[in-house]
Amino acid sequence: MSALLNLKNVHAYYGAAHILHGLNLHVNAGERVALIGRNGVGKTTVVNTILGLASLKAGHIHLDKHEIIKPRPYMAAQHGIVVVPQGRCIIANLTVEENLLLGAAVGRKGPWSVPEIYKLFPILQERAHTPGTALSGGQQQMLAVGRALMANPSLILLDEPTEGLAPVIVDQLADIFNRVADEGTALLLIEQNMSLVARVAHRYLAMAKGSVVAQGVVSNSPEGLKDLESHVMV
Ligand SMILES: Nc1ncnc2c1ncn2[C@@H]1O[C@H](COP(=O)(O)OP(=O)(O)OP(=O)(O)O)[C@@H](O)[C@H]1O
Repeated sequence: MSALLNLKNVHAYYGAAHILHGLNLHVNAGERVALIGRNGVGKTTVVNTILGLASLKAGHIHLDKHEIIKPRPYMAAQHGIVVVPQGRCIIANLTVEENLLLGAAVGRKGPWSVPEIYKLFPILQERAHTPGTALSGGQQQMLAVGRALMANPSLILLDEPTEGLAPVIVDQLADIFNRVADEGTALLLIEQNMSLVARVAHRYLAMAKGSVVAQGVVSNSPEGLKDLESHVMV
């Protein structure tokens, strides 16, 4: 099977700071993969390298079979890979609906449209004409996920989507991620909440010091959770 996303021996930098050290990672169609690791190991830098926001100095990045020599922010979406960024990046002076429509700008055909997003997140319909940043944190995260779906992606990269959210919202988001994955969209979930990882992901990759140092199958058993926790504990 060919991967939707494939990083081979990637070295990436911010200026002179060498952050990713020979990182290997792939996500196949329909897979649910978690990328875990302690703060500062380089998880967000993986996303930033794919988007061209950290500089790729060696190695190879393939997006849906196409090698990307010089990554740029718009390229991933053109290949069906969309990012839900850490901090959500909701545009303050656009309404909820306008934020959603931004996600469709890439023009990919597929099942997701504004009415479908409103079925998934009824609260977004209720607040359709409210400025995006007037929503609560949980609602803004729903908007960020909805905006990503509007691009009709084959893979969504979720960077710490539940950071700072109440447990009840985390539960709702876990259900949504599972529904989206059940419909065939692959997920790469960067997350610090291992019980969420265990509920959503089937495979995990653990990072330390800028590379993947362990990987395995996710198990929701107490032993499985302990194994996951061992990769994020300080
Ligand atoms: N723009 C930047 N310029 C220079 N160094 C940076 C920049 N962004 C991040 N770093 C550094 O790169 C390293 C990896 O950061 P990164 O954000 O990728 O880690 P992370 O695993 O996502 O951590 P967290 O869970 O805290 O988000 C850290 O040492 C961080 O301080």
